[in-house]
Amino acid sequence: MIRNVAIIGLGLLGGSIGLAIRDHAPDLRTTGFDRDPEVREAAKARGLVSAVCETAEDTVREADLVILCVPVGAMEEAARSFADALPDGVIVSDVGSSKQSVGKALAAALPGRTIIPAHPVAGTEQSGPEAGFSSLFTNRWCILTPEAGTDPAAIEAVTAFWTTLGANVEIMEAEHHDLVLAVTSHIPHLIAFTIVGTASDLEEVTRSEVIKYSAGGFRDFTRIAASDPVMWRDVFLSNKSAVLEMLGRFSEDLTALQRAIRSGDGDTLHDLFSRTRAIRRQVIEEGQDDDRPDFGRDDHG
Ligand SMILES: NC(=O)c1ccc[n+]([C@@H]2O[C@H](COP(=O)([O-])OP(=O)(O)OC[C@H]3O[C@@H](n4cnc5c(N)ncnc54)[C@H](O)[C@@H]3O)[C@@H](O)[C@H]2O)c1
Ligand SMILES: O=C(O)C(=O)C[C@]1(C(=O)O)C=C[C@@H](O)C=C1
Repeated sequence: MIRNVAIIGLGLLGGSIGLAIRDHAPDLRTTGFDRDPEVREAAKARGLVSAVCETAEDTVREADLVILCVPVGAMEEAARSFADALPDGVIVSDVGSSKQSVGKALAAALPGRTIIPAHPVAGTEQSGPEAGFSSLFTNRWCILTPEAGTDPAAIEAVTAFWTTLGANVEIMEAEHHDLVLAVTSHIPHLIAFTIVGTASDLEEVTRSEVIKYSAGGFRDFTRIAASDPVMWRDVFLSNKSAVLEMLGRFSEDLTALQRAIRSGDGDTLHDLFSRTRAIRRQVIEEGQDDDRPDFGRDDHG
């Protein structure tokens, strides 16, 4: 059913989709567009798609599936840029990290079109057309959040597409997605941005020892904190209510730990650390950890 895939935005996600199609579904034809001419040149040089187009409209004219791979704050404008050139029967999807706001933006820009919002829960701290790689989605979740009443055949086609690229597909409501991802992805990033920022602000006090001795835990935080500023600004602005709700709960837990430390309550600390250690083991056993040999090291990509 899907023969031509149009990719709008040729950075980490768009490029990885193009490369994954080349590896896993070579019969599919891919067209791609990025509003940045330098990105279009790099995409051509790396062969991220079969054809890099000069306009968004030319990119989508023959597509069966259009995938928006731009920051969530740019989704609506990007969708409007090709709306008039969409062929009949096309499915429009995206890869945005928050789903309620993107679903609304796409519905507003493309009335009457079949829209299947999606979020491959796979990425790195890198961005841009040089960052993509074809195995990014292998054994990772891709969450679809179609509105009730969406054509089941279209949902099936998008499910089959992501399965072909190696992902495991789950369908859920956009609101639920945004709450879950606030806890598992958005707040962890916020914590990393905060701790690295705070440590940097304290550099006067620590006399640059922050950087010098950052071989352990802090180094892991700096990888996450190196993530793309535009992407993450847009994630927090678009998933505001879920992030604020979950942050409230997180702050309460942090305050409880603060109290335990102040009062010398070692049992509370030990109980929590035992529970979290068990969760880490479970994550690894269930294969949710990255098994790519170079993943998570700061010299990859
Ligand atoms: N990076 C991750 O780990 C990750 C993982 C899953 C999902 N996502 C989501 O994927 C999307 C893309 O993220 P990325 O990491 O690939 O970012 P990226 O910065 O690597 O690529 C985004 C590209 O979109 C282009 N662009 C911006 N506005 C455009 C427009 N109006 N028309 C055409 N091109 C436009 C930019 O020039 C850029 O090249 C975001 O919505 C992000 O939330 C990211
Ligand atoms: O591993 C990383 O570097 C990521 O940040 C990937 C990650 C995540 O939080 O898991 C980040 C944002 C996405 O929307 C999906 C995946």
